[in-house]
Amino acid sequence: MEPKKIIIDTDPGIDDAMAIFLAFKSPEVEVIGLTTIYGNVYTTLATKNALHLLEVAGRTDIPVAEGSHVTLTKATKLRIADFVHGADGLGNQNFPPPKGKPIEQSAAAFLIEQANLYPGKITVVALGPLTNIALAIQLDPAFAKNIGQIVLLGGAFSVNGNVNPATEANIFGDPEAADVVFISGADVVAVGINVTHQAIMTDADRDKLAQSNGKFAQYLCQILEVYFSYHHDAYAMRGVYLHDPTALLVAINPSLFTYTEGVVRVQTSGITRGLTLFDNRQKRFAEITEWTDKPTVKVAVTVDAKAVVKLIMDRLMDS
Ligand SMILES: O=c1[nH]cnc2c1ncn2[C@@H]1O[C@H](CO)[C@@H](O)[C@H]1O
Repeated sequence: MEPKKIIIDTDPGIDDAMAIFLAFKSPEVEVIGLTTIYGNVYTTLATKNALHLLEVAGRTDIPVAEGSHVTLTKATKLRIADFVHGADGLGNQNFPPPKGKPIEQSAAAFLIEQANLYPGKITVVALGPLTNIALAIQLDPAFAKNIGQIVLLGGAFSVNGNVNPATEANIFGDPEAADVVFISGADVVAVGINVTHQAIMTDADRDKLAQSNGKFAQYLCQILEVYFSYHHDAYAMRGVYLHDPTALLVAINPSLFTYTEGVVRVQTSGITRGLTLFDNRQKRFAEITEWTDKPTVKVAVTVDAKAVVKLIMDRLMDS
């Protein structure tokens, strides 16, 4: 079978690095581009880190298109999670700057171009706030139809968030953009932290990575310390959540998860700004609601966490 063409929209990010490397070790997918976004770092640094990771992987053939520096509503005050990933986004390792440059096209323009080139064939794996995807949807009315699938890491479905009890970091980064994506009519699969919090790399797993000769495993062990110490402080756990690589696995092997389908809206104001609210359709509401007649999306519900962690580990060690 032909590998599935994917574009990874990313804010690298330690778990983004894991996801990007995992993609390179996965014959099921072919990475045709990276697009960058703010989130774990500002967009400029996300672009540098994306180029750096491609150089580490020896995949400088893959184009990087820089994404938006502001939210969909043009807000410039962004929430950057440098306390999770280090000031450089990659565990404070002071890597030399990359030699490569991003392409001229913006992320949104690149997404639109590729979706038009291969209608119905491309999967976007969105690992940060959804600004670039929402821009593509707004700039090209055919994008939602032309893009094959959007697998997004975002939301906290029926559980607390990780920014505050209401909201998960990627949705909080640009709630207006997230709402645009959820009701765009595209084939969307949302993977929230209700699922990714089950996929944990333990201290023992990290030791295994360190002992393997895998190139990616070795690189990741260099950058993982900051991510582990953040989880230790914030969650009192000896391990880290494998958010981004787990979401990527939805594109690689969807049968490791189960899904439900319904309308998701995003709260854009008040103390619950960024909340993702799924209508489980158990009630026929008497009134028309903000969910009525909106397109549905798929939301991941359960995960074979053991298989997910094993697949991520195996592929990263075999590199
Ligand atoms: O405050 C935070 N707590 C936990 N994860 C965070 C936080 N901020 C950003 N991320 C990042 O957002 C995605 C999952 O929500 C992950 O990529 C994680 O690394």
